[in-house]
Amino acid sequence: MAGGLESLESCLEQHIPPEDLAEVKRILYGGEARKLNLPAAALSAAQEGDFELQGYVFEAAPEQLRRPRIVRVGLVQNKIPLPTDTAVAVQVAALHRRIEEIVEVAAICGVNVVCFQEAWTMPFAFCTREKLPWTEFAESAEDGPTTKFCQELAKKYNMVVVSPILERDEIHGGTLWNAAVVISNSGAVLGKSRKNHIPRVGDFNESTYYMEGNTGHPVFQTQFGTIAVNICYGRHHPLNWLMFSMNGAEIIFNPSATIGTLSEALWPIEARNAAIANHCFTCPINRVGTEYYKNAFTSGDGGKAHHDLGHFYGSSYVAAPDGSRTPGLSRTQDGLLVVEMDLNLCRQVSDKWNFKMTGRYEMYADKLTEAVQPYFIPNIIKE
Ligand SMILES: NC(=O)NCCC(=O)O
Repeated sequence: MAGGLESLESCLEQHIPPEDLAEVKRILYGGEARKLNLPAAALSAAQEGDFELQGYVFEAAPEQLRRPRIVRVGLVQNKIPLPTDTAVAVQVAALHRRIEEIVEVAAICGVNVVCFQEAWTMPFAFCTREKLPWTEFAESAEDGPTTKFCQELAKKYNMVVVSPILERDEIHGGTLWNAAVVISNSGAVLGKSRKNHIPRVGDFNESTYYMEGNTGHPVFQTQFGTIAVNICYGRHHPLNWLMFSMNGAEIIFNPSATIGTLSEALWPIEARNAAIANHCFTCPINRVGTEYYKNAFTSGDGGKAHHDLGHFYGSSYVAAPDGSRTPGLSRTQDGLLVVEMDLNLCRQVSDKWNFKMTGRYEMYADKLTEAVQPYFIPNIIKE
């Protein structure tokens, strides 16, 4: 399925009567997101570079004892620039160039923390179940070429860089992981967060390639706030979001690769719900476009062999703890979403709704410990 609709928001803008639009947005999005004034140089560079650039602001109420804690995040969604059968090193280099171009614009927009899409240095080839050449895209999280490239960007632009890659862990027998490397604005590698939940749905055959992550729910203290990375399919697991939040994450990125026929109806709900439930900001990012593979593959469902996984629908957005959200980026184009947020909003919403305070976590911890035992007896009351 091709991209079709440019974005849900552009469709609403076009078809909802102007007198109803503000109320529709209030109900659907928690209000009209305030637009961020972006520098003219950034807007023209984005146009020249053929990617969408949007900016929004989330404000918090002024407080007496705390100063505003303003941070700007950048979410990048992009197509693969070259065909999937181009030489591995050439594909990686082209992706580096594309991201460099977009990050340069993010820097002009004053972005403090940038995050790229899941496995951004490669096509999302796990649908094929072929090992070569796809495993050749894997790199060391600590000192692989992509991490070195991101370290240069981080230092040059004083920006924290979240770089989700296919990781090869040489210390543990060359094991592959789906990991996000977090690079401080100083250029130092702060650490990595590995994908906890691996999909076994449709053509997302990722368990053929790498294991369930073993890094838990790390939160990274950066100069701009505490951040965490919940990689793609972890989006469907409320406890995964919860644990990042338990460890103190104020912003949780969700770099993803997902397609319209499978998940597009879930996309606007899950990360937004996580922002509400955990009193934090969430930033889901999806890749965009359709990626074609020379060798056809089947889905194991009796259907015909095919050459693509489906259309990655982009639509990256940011959700705030008060339940409001930005419009999504395009469903069909590369894009950079710049969002300014006051992190004081997290505690302000927590004090208002008290989900953390009323969470009764000790009750659930006890009951979940019972429920995962092999001989657990469910509490069903019968006549
Ligand atoms: N990359 C990935 O985990 N995709 C699975 C599909 C989804 O979570 O929507």
